[in-house]
Amino acid sequence: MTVEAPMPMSYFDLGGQGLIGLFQRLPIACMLVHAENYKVLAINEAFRRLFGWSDQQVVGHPSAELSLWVTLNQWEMLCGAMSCQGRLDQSELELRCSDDSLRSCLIYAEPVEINGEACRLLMVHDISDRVASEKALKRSENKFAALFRGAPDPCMLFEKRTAKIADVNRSFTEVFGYEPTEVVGKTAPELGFWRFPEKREAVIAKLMREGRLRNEPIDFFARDGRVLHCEVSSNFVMVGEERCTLSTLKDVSERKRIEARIKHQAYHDALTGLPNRLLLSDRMRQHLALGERHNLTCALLFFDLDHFKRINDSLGHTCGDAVLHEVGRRLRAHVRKADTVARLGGDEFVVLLAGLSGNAEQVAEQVRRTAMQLLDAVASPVCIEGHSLQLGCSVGVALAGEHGDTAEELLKHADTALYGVKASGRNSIAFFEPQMQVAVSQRLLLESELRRALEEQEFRLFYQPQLDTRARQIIGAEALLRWQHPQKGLVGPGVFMHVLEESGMILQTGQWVLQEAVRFVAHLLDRGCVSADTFSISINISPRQFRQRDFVAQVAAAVHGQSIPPQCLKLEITEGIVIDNVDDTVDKMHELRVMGVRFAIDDFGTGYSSLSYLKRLPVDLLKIDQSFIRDCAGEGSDAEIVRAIISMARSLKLDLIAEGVETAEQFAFLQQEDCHVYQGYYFSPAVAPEAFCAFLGPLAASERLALP
Ligand SMILES: Nc1nc2c(ncn2[C@@H]2O[C@@H]3COP(=O)(O)O[C@H]4[C@@H](O)[C@H](n5cnc6c(=O)[nH]c(N)nc65)O[C@@H]4COP(=O)(O)O[C@H]3[C@H]2O)c(=O)[nH]1
Repeated sequence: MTVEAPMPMSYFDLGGQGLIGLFQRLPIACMLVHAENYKVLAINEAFRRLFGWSDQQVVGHPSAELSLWVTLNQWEMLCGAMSCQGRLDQSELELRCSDDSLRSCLIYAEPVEINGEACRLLMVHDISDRVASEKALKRSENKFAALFRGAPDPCMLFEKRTAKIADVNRSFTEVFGYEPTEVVGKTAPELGFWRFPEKREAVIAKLMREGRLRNEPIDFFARDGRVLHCEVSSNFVMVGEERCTLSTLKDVSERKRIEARIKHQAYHDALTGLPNRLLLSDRMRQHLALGERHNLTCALLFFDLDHFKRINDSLGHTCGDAVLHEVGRRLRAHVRKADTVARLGGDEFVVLLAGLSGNAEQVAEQVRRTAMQLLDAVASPVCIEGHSLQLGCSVGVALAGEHGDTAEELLKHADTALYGVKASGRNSIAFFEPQMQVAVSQRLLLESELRRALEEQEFRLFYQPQLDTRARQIIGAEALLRWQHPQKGLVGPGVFMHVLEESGMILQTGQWVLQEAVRFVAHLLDRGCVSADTFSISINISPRQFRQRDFVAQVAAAVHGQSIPPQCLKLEITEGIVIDNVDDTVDKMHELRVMGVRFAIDDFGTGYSSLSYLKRLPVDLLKIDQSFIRDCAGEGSDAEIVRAIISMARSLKLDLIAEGVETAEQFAFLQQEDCHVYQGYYFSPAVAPEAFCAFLGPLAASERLALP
């Protein structure tokens, strides 16, 4: 660009002093150019300030050559417009400053005549700030739109003015099922998707008051009618010129469902779905507090199914579970809505009767009546898996106020009362009495004494002979547990066996019995008292003991440890063990049978199903239960049962022992029915090992056998 000397100010002089002054003072940047040669005639102060160009750099130069233009096109375009229309309506372009920065400008041009010369007055309006903020706005609008559309949670945009839905995002459509066309332009009430529309006003008031909402729990209906639990966050945004409410509706239904399930699990019994101990205690506390205020009282009924263990053992856990389910259902069906039926575990149910009124006698009578109804409800026969079962139950009752003031106390006392019912025969009701506490204490004392007995090795094994009268021989003995109590003397298993089983101590005790019995056989064999071909020791195996994973290994270790022939050991199991888990039982029995150990089914005939599984089991011997032997010589049906068992054993080629033979009549009957192996007081009770050895003496045996 050739730099020429600036044009003399005479141009303006010609126009008069007032014009130049005005030109220079104009607040808008101006440039005066010649209309023909387009040389710059003058620039004003605002121009210099805006672009930083000096008079020397601009004035006198051909306009086209100014560094002001970012491209040559710009000037050519302006020129073209000016020569066409003689003027230039606003044209928006970017112009360069002396420091190389760019400014967004609107340019206008007006023809002016100065000193008779046609000129163009270019006025430049700086709109850089506006353009920058428009750009920023555009950018943020684009960003907002992108965020809105792509947000993972459902979003809605409402016009604040009209409350109409302006837009919804993709996630909204996915979760709520509405297409944008179905909702845009409608208000929320028109859409009818609030589950509780009456809450809407309060929520809007909160939004107005606080300027925003944060995780407000609101339930909506999806398009298909499903209820969606949402957490709504809202705030105000400007979208273009419009003030809007942006709401994010986070669907927390799944989380709520999981939370509800976890809460339900924490407070309910998994099998029956009834409240558990935790929820029961909570409800009791509530009722006790309410009762005080409204002069009402409540009662706690502790239920325990009689002989449930037998059902579980003989028919299996699935059947046991179904029974528990049915009992829970029946109890629930016979109490009022305000009452609570809870299951504490096992076969223990608790009913909380709430809102009772009247004097102490009236309340007690009311509770007794309800308890009787519940007892009857449980007692009506139930058919499960083809088995018709008659259930019985015992109920212990504690009345609030009279028998305790706290949930814990009432529960404890109802449990104690239940213990009282069980101790005095089952299938009835008992209210708590302070002396019942004594029985409970005794049970606890017995358990701790048994633990001590185990440690102090106070258990003994007694042996009851088993005789074959045809072979005139003692063919075995049943090992029976005794407790040599330091003060009470010899105690039989009837007193403590249930405590050993309930407490789990039977596992340790059972293992001791196994080892001790095997040691005794080894001793007898060593001393030549018995022959391995004809003699075996029977031991009772409890269900818990048999179910142990390593039961087979325990037996093997005992047999090998004493090097006895395995056939000298006979394991007595009950039908209950078998039915509880037939596959596991069959597997274990086979493993032991392969080893040489033999099996007897104890108490045969008393279980729920006797025959169906017998063929699958490697059983050697059936023991006819003593309850059938007791009356077998009489007129009743027991004789028929014994005959049936004998003929069945014969057809299945199983050995047979009649257990509990006490009288000559029983003995005669059995002999007549061709049953020749016996165990019973008629021959001998269980005796200490030394006495048994003496009994084995050939003389003693034959004398005894000669008795009948
Ligand atoms: N009325 C009468 N009873 C007779 C007669 N002959 C034998 N008995 C008794 O009948 C029971 C037979 O044992 P069980 O049926 O296996 O019944 C046993 C068995 O189920 C259990 N038991 C005993 N010892 C053990 C053991 O070491 N382990 C396990 N798991 N249970 C045992 O305790 C139950 C009772 O044992 P005991 O009191 O020793 O009672 C024994 C025995 O003394 C008789 O002629 N008349």
